[in-house]
Amino acid sequence: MIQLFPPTTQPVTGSIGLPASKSISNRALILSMLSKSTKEISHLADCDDTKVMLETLKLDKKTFDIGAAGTSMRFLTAYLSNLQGNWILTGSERMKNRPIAVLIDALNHLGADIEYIEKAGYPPLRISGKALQGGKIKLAGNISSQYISALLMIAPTMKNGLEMTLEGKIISIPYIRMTLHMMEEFGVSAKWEGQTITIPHQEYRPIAFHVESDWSAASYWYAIAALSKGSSFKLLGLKKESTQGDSQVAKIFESLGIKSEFTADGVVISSVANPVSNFVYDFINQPDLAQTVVVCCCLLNIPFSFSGLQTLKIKETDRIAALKNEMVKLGYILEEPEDGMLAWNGQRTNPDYEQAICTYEDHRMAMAFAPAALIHPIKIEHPEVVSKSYPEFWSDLQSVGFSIK
Ligand SMILES: O=C(O)C1=C[C@@H](OP(=O)(O)O)[C@@H](O)[C@H](O)C1
Ligand SMILES: C=C(OP(=O)(O)O)C(=O)O
Repeated sequence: MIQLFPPTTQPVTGSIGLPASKSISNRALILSMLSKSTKEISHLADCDDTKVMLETLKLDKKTFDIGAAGTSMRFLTAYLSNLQGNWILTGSERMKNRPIAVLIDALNHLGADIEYIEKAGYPPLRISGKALQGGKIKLAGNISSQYISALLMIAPTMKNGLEMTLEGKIISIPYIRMTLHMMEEFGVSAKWEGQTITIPHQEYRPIAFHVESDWSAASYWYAIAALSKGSSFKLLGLKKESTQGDSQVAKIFESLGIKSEFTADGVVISSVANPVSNFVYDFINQPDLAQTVVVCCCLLNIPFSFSGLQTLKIKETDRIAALKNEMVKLGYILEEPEDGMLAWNGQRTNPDYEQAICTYEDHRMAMAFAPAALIHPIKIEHPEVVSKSYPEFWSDLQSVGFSIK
C-alpha cells in the first residue's frame, strides 16, 4: 500500500514520456507474425499485457499463462487456433471469469477445435490448432470488440476469407476501426457495410511499424491538470489524428476546462477554463476513460450522468461496483440508475480517509484514483497493478512533484 501526497508547489508542470499504447502494440505483434515480418516494431509497449504477448509468440512452449491481459487472451486464441499445434491458454483468476464464448463459438464454427478446460465459456482453453478455411459467421457485437478484432486479424489468412455479421449494438467501435486500419497498413483491405465486415483471402505485407503513445494513459494527466488550476503538461508521443478512440479524452476534458494544443512531438495540456456544472456523456466508444472521468468529476464537484458503461462489468474487475465501493471512502455516493449507467447527483457522506482505496487487480482503479491526492488524503492498495499498461506511472507522478510513502 502507498500513501500519495500532492506536489508541495502548485500549479503542477512537467513533460511526460507516456507509455506506448498496449492496444496498438498487441495488434502490431500479431500482424507482424501473420505477415512473417522481420522488420522492427519501434516504441513497443513495455507493459505486462504486451510482454505476455511477446513471450507467447515465441511459441517455445505449449501452455501459456496470459495473466490479466484481455487483448492478449482474445487475439492469441484466434491466432493459435489457426496455427498447427496443440496449445493451452490460461490466465489469472479474473481472466478465468471473463467471458470468451462468443469468440470460441465463432472460431469453432469456422472449423477450429477449442475446448474449455474448466468452466464452459471461460479460459483456460485447450486449442488444437490447424489452418482454418474461413467462411461466414454471425456473432454478438455488444459484449467485447476484442473478439471481433481477434477474428478480423486472422481473416485474410483463411482460404475463404471471412464474412462477419455483427448482431446487436456494436460497442467499442474505435477499437474495431483501429484493427482494420492497422491491417490496411499491413497491406490488407476490408469492407464494412452496416453490420457486416467482409475480408477476402489476402497476403499480409511485412512493414516496419512505430507504436503511438497511449491516449488512455494520457487521461490521468488530464485529470491532474483539471484538478490543479493553472497546471500544464506536455504529453509526448501523442497524435491528434489517432486510431485510438481514447484520443477523445481531449474533447471530454475540454468540458472540464482543459485546452489541448498539438505540437510535432505530442500535446500540451493546460487548465484554462472553468468546467461545466453538470456532465452527461456516453462512454460506449471509450470504456477505458470512464473511471478517470468519474473520479475527476466527483473531485471537481460536478454532478454527472454517464451511460454506455455496460462492458465495465467484465473488464479487469467489475468497474461499476469498484467505483461505487471506493468513491464512498472519499465521501461520494454514486448511483447505478440502470445497467450500463453511473450517476452522481452531488450526494456526499463523511469520508473515511483511514480506508485505503482497493484496486481489485485493475490498473485503471489505481491510476484513476491517484489524482484524488490533489484533493483528499489518499492511500492506494496494490499500486503495482499499474504495470498492466503503464509501468512508469508512479515514477512519472514523482517527476512532477507527487510524493509516495
Ligand atoms: O481492442 C482493444 O485493444 C481494447 C478494446 C476494449 O475492450 P472491449 O472491446 O472489450 O470494450 C478496451 O476496453 C480494452 O482496454 C482494449
Ligand atoms: C479493459 C482493459 O484491458 P483488457 O480488456 O485488454 O484486459 C483495459 O486496459 O482497461
